[in-house]
Amino acid sequence: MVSEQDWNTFMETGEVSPTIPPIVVQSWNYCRSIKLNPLKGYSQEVVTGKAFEEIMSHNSELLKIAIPFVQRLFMEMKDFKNSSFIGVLSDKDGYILKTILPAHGTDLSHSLYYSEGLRQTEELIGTSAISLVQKTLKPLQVAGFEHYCKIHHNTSCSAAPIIDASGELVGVFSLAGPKDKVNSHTLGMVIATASAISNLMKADQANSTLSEKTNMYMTILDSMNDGLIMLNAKGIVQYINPFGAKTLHIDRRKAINRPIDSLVDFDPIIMHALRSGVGYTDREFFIETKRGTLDFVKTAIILKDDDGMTTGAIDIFREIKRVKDLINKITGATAKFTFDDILGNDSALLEAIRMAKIAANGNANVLIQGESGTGKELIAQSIHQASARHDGPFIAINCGAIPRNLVESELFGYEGGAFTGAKSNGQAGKFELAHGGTIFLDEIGDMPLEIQVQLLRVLQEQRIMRIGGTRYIDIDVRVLAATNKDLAEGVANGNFRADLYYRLNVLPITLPPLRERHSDIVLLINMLLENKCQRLDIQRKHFDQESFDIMQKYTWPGNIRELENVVERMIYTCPHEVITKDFLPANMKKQDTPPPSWLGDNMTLKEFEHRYIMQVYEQCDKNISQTAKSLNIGRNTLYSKLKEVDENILVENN
Ligand SMILES: Nc1ncnc2c1ncn2[C@@H]1O[C@H](COP(=O)(O)OP(=O)(O)OP(=O)(O)O)[C@@H](O)[C@H]1O
Repeated sequence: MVSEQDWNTFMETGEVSPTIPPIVVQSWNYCRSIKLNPLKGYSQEVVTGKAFEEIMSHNSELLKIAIPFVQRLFMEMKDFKNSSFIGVLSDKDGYILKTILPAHGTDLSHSLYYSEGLRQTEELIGTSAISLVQKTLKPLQVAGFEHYCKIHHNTSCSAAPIIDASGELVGVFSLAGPKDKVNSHTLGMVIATASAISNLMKADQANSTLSEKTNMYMTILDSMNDGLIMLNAKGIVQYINPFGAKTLHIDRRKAINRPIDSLVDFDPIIMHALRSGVGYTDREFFIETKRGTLDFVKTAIILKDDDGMTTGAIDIFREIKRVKDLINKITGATAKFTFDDILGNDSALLEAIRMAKIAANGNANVLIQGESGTGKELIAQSIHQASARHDGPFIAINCGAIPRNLVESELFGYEGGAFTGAKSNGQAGKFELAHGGTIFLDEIGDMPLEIQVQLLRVLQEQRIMRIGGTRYIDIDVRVLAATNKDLAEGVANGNFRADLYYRLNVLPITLPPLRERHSDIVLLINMLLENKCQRLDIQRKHFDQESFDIMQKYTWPGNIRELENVVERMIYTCPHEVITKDFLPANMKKQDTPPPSWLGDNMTLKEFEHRYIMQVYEQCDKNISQTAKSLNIGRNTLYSKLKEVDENILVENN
């Protein structure tokens, strides 16, 4: 116990008796070092009005938990009910937030020293239980003359820190009373109370973190575009998200706590997974219901406890239509060209466009014929875009480019494990993916005969069965076919089925080759130059007249695709604004070489040979070795051939 004498000696001389606890000595020395007046009063440190309201609101969490707890303590515990102690709750900065008086009140003059709004720190009021707890974060008691300021010499105070979930000091709880009433039991009560408040705060913080997280997860689940149901081990619905409820026509509010099989009019597949304890991922299911067939891609997650016992299941399902739309979106199964993209004024082309526009207005099958690169796919895309199906997918498939043994599965799909190499989940075919839209069967002439039979059946019945499947899938698909072969000839020699040919050839469209569209060549070249230079953001280039002439005379076996390539290549390879014939591909220039003047209509082969040999002989300056080399014949052969032309020729030369 520190005596008045101890205090006086320290204040006068700075000396301390060995009986004074070290923490008190440390604090006194500090107060002395900052020149704190031990005789000072209080009034100037009290915060009131708005400033105090702000402090209170900063500490609302602490107050919400601590006040009811401390009040109950004072009401229910005999020791406090009838004591002359007051409870003091202060924040981490030492501001007294709340004082709680015993039921019968107290005449303690010291209650003034614990007024709400007063700040207790070592710098302001010297050594005290509250100020030392702030500093040490440890529970402690300061009694009578241990206080640095005289004003506290009649009081004793026990205080303990209130710590939050992150280990930070949030406040101090203390009991203050007359100095002669102090005992270790009081400190024990204070420690127990502060630690109970700390625990409540931690639990409250954990709860609010948990409920924040739960809210976040619920918002995610509620806003998902996939159906999701959570079941307990007995198949009772614990949660169903709005999308799932809508898809299955379930009233979401009434679904909770009811068995899933009482909510739907079909045998819920998830129950099989729940019973077997085995889940699956992205498996396709066709579920027969009273409202029709539901096509789903489903995932089942089985929930298990630490002992491996099934505790529930999560059922996630997505309509196959959405999956297919997504596939089409990602793989770019959409048409981008329209009739506006088709360039040319050639009468045969305009007739083809006229027929295509008629086709776009109906739903009939169309056969588009034309050489490679004449724009068959361009026409097909334009028909789709101008048709009522333009919002649906446009799926193009090149029948000639798929290995023979895969054509069927590509077109019609397969069920899981239907053949070696098949994926275990099965796969939808192009016809299914094209549902609601258009399928473009390019190179139809290359389709194997056995698949032609199946295609004919699909066209007639508008439904498909996957390889290895047992059920028909209705499809609403418009077929546009194209070929660069003469299909009628294919029918005649047995390579193409006549019945399929007539089914497809309801509306025939024939595209003219570019070599027959002389007037369009210049127009196309100019348009392509314009577009490509613009796209590359370079200065517009031009062909000179000579190269134009060569291009117009060229036969364009690759049609417009070849023309596009040539123009693009010229733009890249010719550094000048005007593109001359030097930059044209060699094969085009060769074709441009004029026929020799000596070439006559009724020439015999012998005459042609003589003329040709003479031409090369002249070009090689009558040099025998060079001429023989150019003609790729031996010197002797050349001699005899030249002699045939003129007996004296060599004499003349030698
Ligand atoms: N009339 C046209 N106007 C503008 N561009 C065209 C025209 N016709 C074809 N094209 C272009 O030529 C290229 C080849 O066209 P497309 O692929 O439609 O030909 P295709 O006849 O289907 O060829 P293939 O038989 O080899 O598949 C494409 O880039 C296309 O945009």
